[in-house]
Parts: sequence; structure tokens; C-alpha cells
Amino acid sequence: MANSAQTQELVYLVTGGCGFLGEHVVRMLLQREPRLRELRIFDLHLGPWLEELKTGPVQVTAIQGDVTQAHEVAAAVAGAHVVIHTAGLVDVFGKTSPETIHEVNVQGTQNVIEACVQTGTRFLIYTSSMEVVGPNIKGQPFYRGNENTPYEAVHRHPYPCSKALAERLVLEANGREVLGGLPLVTCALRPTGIYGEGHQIMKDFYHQGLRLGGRLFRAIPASVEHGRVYVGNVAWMHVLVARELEHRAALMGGQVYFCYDNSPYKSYEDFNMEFLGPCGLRLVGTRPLMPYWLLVLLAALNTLLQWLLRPLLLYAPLLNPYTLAVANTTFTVSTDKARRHFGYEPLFSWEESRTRTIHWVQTAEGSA
Ligand SMILES: NC(=O)C1=CN([C@@H]2O[C@H](COP(=O)(O)OP(=O)(O)OC[C@H]3O[C@@H](n4cnc5c(N)ncnc54)[C@H](O)[C@@H]3O)[C@@H](O)[C@H]2O)C=CC1
Ligand SMILES: CC(C)CCC[C@@H](C)[C@H]1CC[C@H]2[C@@H]3[C@H](O)CC4=CC(=O)CC[C@]4(C)[C@H]3CC[C@]12C
Repeated sequence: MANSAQTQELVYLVTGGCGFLGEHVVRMLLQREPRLRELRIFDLHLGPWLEELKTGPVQVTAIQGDVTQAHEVAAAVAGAHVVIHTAGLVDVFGKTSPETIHEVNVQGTQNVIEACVQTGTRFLIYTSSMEVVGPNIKGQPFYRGNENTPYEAVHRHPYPCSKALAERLVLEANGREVLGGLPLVTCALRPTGIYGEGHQIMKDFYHQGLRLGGRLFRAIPASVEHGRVYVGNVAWMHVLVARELEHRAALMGGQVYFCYDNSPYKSYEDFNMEFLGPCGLRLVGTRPLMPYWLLVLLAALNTLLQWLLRPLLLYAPLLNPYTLAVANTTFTVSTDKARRHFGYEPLFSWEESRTRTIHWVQTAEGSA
């Protein structure tokens, strides 16, 4: 990629660069990739915060575009050395149709791959998800698993199905010849549930707690463990992979890596309380206040209501059979593959990740 570590000669493209993760990747690249000459940010919706980035030494190019439009993607990719493809539809609440989720997540990814091949871009990093593995439809636990842990990865929900298909496309594209004759080098990163500044669901729980008089009610047993990862560390892993992919192409090409850090394993709700507690909320109950069968019933009822109300309004509550199953299934990763392959260490300690997230919840308080 670069002849000298000090020259600014690289062009990067971040798709979905205005999303929750994408913004952190963009900011991290500007802070920690000294060889960057131009940073292209491609997103369906461009954020106003991009303006402040345009005054720095790196040329920041904002491109409003749609990954489902092959020509728009090809135009954005042309001339880029590295593509970080984070754009995607993260919908587990039934807000969008399964067809749209497939179009954006699978066809969009295919468009990114073809654009790399046609224009000669050699390095592609794909933001996949733990959901590619599980939890599966049987709700089997994945306990301290790594990239090689056997697990029956069977899905029905459109989101994990689309991420699994897209990940496979990216991995299969590794080694394809790009314009100019050199091979494409790809890899996929699989974050677990991401938290940190900009995490919309965390904000939703916070506002729900405020509405309930500073309380949240435990729904899931504390014994169900989730592995979560701080957004700054996910962004850092993307930046490191992008940096190392050329020099370690034989080792890293076609590989998947879970995104992990030192955040503690806890239930989804107990983990959220690490941030919402210091913001004044309380989680009521040491055990779930409702029996599980009732939650299952409510989740099914929500699905029915969503379907009935669809012609009139969009009803998309947090609780549905899929989110309940994910929330109620242990899924924790324990791996050092990223450390072994490209020297990844979390950039932010758990204490720092926690402090930053608490600060964000407190300051974002007014913006529901
Ligand atoms: N949030 C999480 O806990 C996790 C997210 N991921 C993956 O990380 C990636 C980023 O997710 P988040 O930042 O959480 O989501 P997000 O919704 O905040 O960001 C996605 C971005 O993609 C853009 N986008 C959507 N459709 C597009 C299209 N057709 N063309 C161009 N841009 C489009 C959106 O405008 C948005 O800015 C996704 O691929 C997601 O599957 C993986 C694991 C966990
Ligand atoms: C009221 C319910 C009982 C609790 C609802 C919590 C759920 C909304 C969330 C519990 C687990 C979350 C998912 C998990 O963190 C893994 C994910 C990975 C992704 O790639 C996308 C997001 C998500 C599916 C995430 C979505 C919200 C939960 C289901």
C-alpha cells in the first residue's frame, strides 16, 4: 500500500460512515492512520458533523449514495486503496421488509465487491456480526466461543440471514483478480453487541427508564450472559485490519475475526445498568418480574399487532420473538485470533469505555 510510513498517499472509503459504528471508524482513521490522503465517506444519509472534519490535513469527501446502486458504489470506490464496508440495515424489529434487508445487506455487499474488482481496489474489510453465528433458532448457548467453536448456525430472521450471506460473499471474493491483475484481499469482522457513544438502543432504554420514574424492570435472568464490545475498540480493530491486510495478506485474507475487548460478560440488562445506573436508573428485581412464558406470549402478540397495524402505522417495539430469543440466550466470545494475526489489543480499557459511555448517556440526555 505505502512505500513510506510517513507519506500521505492512501485513499480509504468507509461505507455507512455516518452510522453508529461508521462515525467511530471515520474519526479513528483520521486520528490513527497517518498515511491517509483522502477519506471518502459514503452513506445514504450524511451527517452535519462531517463539515467539521473538512478543515483537517486529510481530504474528507462526503458521498451521498446507496449501496444498492452499483454505479454509485463503483464511482465511490474508484481509486480507493482500501474499502471498509460497514453500511447495512440493522433491523431486528421489523421496521423494514425482509426484501429490503436482503437488498441492502447482501446485494449492497455484492456491489461493493464488484466495484473493487472492476476498479482495482485490493483491500476490503467487511463489518459482519456475531449474528452470523448465533444465537441460532434453537437458542443454544455459545459460551466463551472462538472462531473455530462448532455451533449450529441456523437462522430464520432476515437480519442474521443477510449478514451470513454477505459475509460468505466477502470471504469467497478473497483472491479474485481485480483490475490490474492483482488479487483482492478480504476479511470479515464479527462484532458482538456494540455499545458506546451513539448507541440508539441504550438511549431508548434510558428514556424508557426515565418515563418509568427512574426504574427498569428485569425481564431476563441475570445468569444469561452476553459478550459486548465497546464501539471505539471495534473501530480500532477495523483500522488495524486495514493497515495490516497488505503485509499479512496470506494469513489474514479470507479470515473472520470476532471483535472483542475486556468488557465484562453480563446479562444484557445488567450490562446496560453499568451505564444507566450512574445516570440515575435502577433495575428492579433480582429475578425477572414476569414469567418467561408471558414474555413469549407478549412477544408473539407484538408480532400479531405489527402485522395488523401495518396498513395504518409502523408498530416496531423492542420485544418480539427474535429479540427475546437473542436477549435470553448466552452468547459470549473468548478468542485471541485478532491479537495473534495482526497484533490487536483493545485501545480503550473497560473503565475508559464505561466512563465514555456514561458521559455520553448523561450529555445526550435531552435528545430522545
Ligand atoms: N450495532 C451492533 O450492535 C452491531 C452492528 N453490526 C454491523 O455493523 C454495521 C454498522 O452497524 P451500526 O453502526 O450499528 O448501524 P447504523 O444503522 O447506525 O449504521 C449503518 C449505516 O449504514 C447506512 N446505510 C444503510 N443503508 C444504506 C444504503 N442502502 N446505502 C448506503 N448506506 C446505507 C445508514 O445510513 C447508516 O449510517 C452493520 O453492518 C451492522 O450489521 C455488527 C454487530 C453488532
Ligand atoms: C425487552 C427485551 C426482553 C430485551 C430487548 C433487548 C434486545 C432489543 C437486544 C438484546 C440483544 C440485542 C442484539 C445483540 O446485541 C446482537 C446484535 C448484533 C447485531 O449485529 C445487530 C444488533 C443485535 C441483533 C442486537 C439487537 C438488540 C438486542 C436484540
